[in-house]
Amino acid sequence: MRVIEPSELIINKDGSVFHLHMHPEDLAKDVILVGDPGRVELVASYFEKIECTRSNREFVSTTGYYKGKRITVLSTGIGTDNIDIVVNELDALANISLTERTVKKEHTSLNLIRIGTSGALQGDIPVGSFVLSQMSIGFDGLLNFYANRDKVSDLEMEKAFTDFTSWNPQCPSPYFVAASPILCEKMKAFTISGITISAPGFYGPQGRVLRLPLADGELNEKIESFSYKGRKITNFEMESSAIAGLSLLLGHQAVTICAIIANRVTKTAFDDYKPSITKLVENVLESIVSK
Ligand SMILES: O=P(O)(O)O[C@H]1O[C@H](CO)[C@@H](O)[C@H]1O
Ligand SMILES: O=c1cc[nH]c(=O)[nH]1
Repeated sequence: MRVIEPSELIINKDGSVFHLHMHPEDLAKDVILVGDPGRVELVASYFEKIECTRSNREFVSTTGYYKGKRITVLSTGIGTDNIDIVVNELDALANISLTERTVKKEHTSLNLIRIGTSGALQGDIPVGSFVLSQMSIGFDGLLNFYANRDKVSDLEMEKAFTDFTSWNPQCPSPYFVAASPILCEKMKAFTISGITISAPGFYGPQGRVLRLPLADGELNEKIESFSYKGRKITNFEMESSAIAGLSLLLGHQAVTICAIIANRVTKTAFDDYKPSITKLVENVLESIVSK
């Protein structure tokens, strides 16, 4: 059996995993992922009992109980590079013995539910709505570094999209990954089902122009008009592709739900999105405990 070397899986002196500073016993099977570390406290404020809080860099976590259900809430910071760290370390906490450095015989599947913020790409998705990423398109390239990427990406949709947009070969090859149907079903009552692009940046990679012109100034219009099997791309954010893709490869259930805080077509935005995120947190917590 392979023993995973100290350089490949770094364990801190206190036995916690390198970036998350969590111990295996800190982790619940239901995990809420949020971008903003400040959102951890918001989610945890609904817990009737708190077990532990850990913190290192942007990775803040609290494990507690909501209506009797054990839940971990963890902040990821921004971007799919952080998601590579978060999902691999969560999987290590669940599926690798940190003391023996071997993969456990029994696999534990986690439920990873991201609560984020996002910009809508269709005029009929208003600011304040909640979009569930039934499919995520990774503009970030992260999954391309892993074996079996083609087994979890929808290659037919990938081809239709890259042909339609005349995809710039200087950009990472996009991947197309689905959320967990079980979690989509649980969250469908309060969400709009959508197709989400995870971009490797907030400005240029999402077609925003401040002072720098874009390599392809028409890409957002192409994205907005692209249609596949009658479905349109709905929104931009920065993490869902890697969460869905790594979860498919590692055997976890994952879904992303975002509060729409800006609409790129109608050019509108919230100046205070906290009430909307608070409502989304309440809806997600309720759907986790519902049968
Ligand atoms: O509000 P969060 O969860 O951070 O999500 C969105 O907001 C950040 C950009 O402002 C990116 O992380 C994007 O995905
Ligand atoms: O437009 C937006 C809004 C929030 N988060 C993003 O990544 N894009």
